[in-house]
Amino acid sequence: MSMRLLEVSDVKKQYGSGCSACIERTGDDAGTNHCPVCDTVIACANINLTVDAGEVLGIVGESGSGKSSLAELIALEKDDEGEVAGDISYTEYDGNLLAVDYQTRHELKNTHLSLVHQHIRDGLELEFSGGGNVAEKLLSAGWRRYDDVRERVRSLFDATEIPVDRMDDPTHTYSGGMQRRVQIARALANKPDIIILDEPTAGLDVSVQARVLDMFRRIQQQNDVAAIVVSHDLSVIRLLADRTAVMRHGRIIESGLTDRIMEDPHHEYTQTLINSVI
Ligand SMILES: Nc1ncnc2c1ncn2[C@@H]1O[C@H](COP(=O)(O)OP(=O)(O)OP(=O)(O)O)[C@@H](O)[C@H]1O
Repeated sequence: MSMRLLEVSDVKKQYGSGCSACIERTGDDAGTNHCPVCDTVIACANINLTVDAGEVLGIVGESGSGKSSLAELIALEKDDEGEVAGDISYTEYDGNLLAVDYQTRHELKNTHLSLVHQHIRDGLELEFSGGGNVAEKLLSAGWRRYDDVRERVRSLFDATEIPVDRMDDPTHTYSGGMQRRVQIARALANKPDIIILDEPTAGLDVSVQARVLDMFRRIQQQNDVAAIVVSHDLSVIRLLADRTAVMRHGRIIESGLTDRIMEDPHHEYTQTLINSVI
């Protein structure tokens, strides 16, 4: 049996002060994530999911359905915006991830839970070299010897199929596909247990998208690293995810094995999503 890495229980994130009607007046049945009484946005609520070692969980849904808000909570990002409730337990930490202190957050993000941001500018310093962006992650985890850092960066460039001879060039001179690969190399640098990929194909040409996804799938399987892949694009989820959760108006409306969801979607919205890509 696989080892459980992460368990998200009854998690909620809202923008606004909230009122007693928020939960009832938002979600799939209500057809909105916006409370009509107090104007609060319930970005996600009643979220329950698990991730086991080595598996890939897909989170799919239209723009605004709450995917990034959920991904950021799991990746310990952006704790300063919105109000959060619920519990996220992680096998390497004794307590609720939603309540970690600054130091622990930093350590967990460096070595255990790695986010690949949707927007390249959020994840990389474009003025730094590509190698420097990856090395920075190693230095934050305590790597000190120059030769060791260079060697590790070189092997990560190799693994993510970035030309090693571009290692010292500024990242803004890289193509979009190469920048996405640098983000992935950086995310893998300290051998995390879980990588969270937020819209991995955003801003890439279709042919580049396919190559980046293939590369990620190969690396994910070789390293046996678990992943949460967030996308509005069902074909990305179909390619990468073992299990899938479908989000709408801030709620998970359907979840299960990706093959089952593709072949026998239960929720009307999931059926529409699938029909739109066939
Ligand atoms: N800082 C904020 N203040 C107020 N509302 C916000 C804020 N950030 C996000 N929201 C709202 O929360 C809801 C969920 O947003 P989120 O970005 O998580 O959705 P998403 O599914 O990831 O969409 P996208 O794919 O477009 O990023 C949306 O209604 C969004 O407008």
